[in-house]
Amino acid sequence: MVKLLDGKKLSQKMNVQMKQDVAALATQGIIPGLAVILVGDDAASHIYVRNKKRRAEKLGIRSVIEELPVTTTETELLQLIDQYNRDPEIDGILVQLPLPAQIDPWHVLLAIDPHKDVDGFSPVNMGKLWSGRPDVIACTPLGIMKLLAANGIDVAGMDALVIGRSTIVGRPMAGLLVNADATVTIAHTKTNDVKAIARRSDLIVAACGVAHFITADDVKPGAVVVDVGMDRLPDGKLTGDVDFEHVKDVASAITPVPGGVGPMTITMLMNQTIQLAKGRAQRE
Ligand SMILES: NC(=O)C1=CN([C@@H]2O[C@H](COP(=O)(O)OP(=O)(O)OC[C@H]3O[C@@H](n4cnc5c(N)ncnc54)[C@H](OP(=O)(O)O)[C@@H]3O)[C@@H](O)[C@H]2O)C=CC1
Ligand SMILES: Nc1nc(=O)c2c([nH]1)NC[C@@H]1CN(c3ccc(C(=O)N[C@@H](CCC(=O)O)C(=O)O)cc3)C=[N+]21
Repeated sequence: MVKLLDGKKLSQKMNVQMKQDVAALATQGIIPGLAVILVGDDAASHIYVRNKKRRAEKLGIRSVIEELPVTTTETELLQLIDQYNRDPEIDGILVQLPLPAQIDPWHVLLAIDPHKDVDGFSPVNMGKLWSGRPDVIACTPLGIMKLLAANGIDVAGMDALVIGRSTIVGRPMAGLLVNADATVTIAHTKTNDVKAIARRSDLIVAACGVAHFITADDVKPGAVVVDVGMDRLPDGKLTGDVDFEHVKDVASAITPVPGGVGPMTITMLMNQTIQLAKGRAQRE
């Protein structure tokens, strides 16, 4: 029987501790503050913003959401980041990726104060991760590691395939897996035969943004399959990078979409905002 890696359930469990942490901070007069900046109209980003807002409200985290037009200039965005860098009531800053073409994401990542980089994307935090000394870690890969651990899956010694090399998912995912003693392959659009690599992998993390890219034929019996994709089918339904209905009969464990990686991403974001607020409490 395949094991369902239920991110919604684990998130609900982790909410209990997070609520206690927020209550403890409140006694010190501190409300965790998160600034979210969304430029343009990326579909996955909009789902994320909506769910984040809901979750922050439930937990008592103050979230400020800036939705900027697709025409926003890089200078305007950098000014806004600077404003939040200096705002003492904001603990975490998250700029949604991807950004419109006129904005260089590298300039944005360099601008965010590493101490407020709740996504762990800034070069300092990414460098710490790849140095084996992680600090703030990208929420999606971190959520995946928690989900695996909570289900008794140890990746040490596994042959792991990460499909995708983005700043948000692929690269930090690979770093975390290496740190946890997996043997990692990172695939991308120039990879020769990603399906052949998939067939010999013990763990597949699919983060390429192609609906149902991984089918049952691509999966070794008993492999663990993690689906990061937030894709749309022609009928508009939300689905992932994995053909769940067929892959579930081959894999030993699998994440559903929705209800798998997505809720865990948000949980990690909330938790890291709380941790950054605890740092503020200690400094005050
Ligand atoms: N559930 C969650 O919490 C989250 C979900 N997402 C979703 O995950 C997916 C990936 O997101 P993100 O990393 O931001 O996406 P990007 O578009 O930034 O990156 C996609 C990566 O996949 C690679 N890729 C694309 N097509 C193929 C292919 N056919 N074979 C091999 N590699 C391929 C690309 O290669 P190359 O570099 O060569 O272009 C690229 O590295 C999206 O569906 C997104 O919506 C994202 C973040 C969080
Ligand atoms: N700087 C930055 N950091 C990110 O982490 C980031 C980003 N930019 N840009 C966009 C992507 C996308 N992303 C999602 C997270 C959760 C859900 C989520 O809540 N998913 C629910 C969907 C349920 C529903 O339909 O509402 C689920 O999978 O169950 C979706 C998408 C984070 N991203």
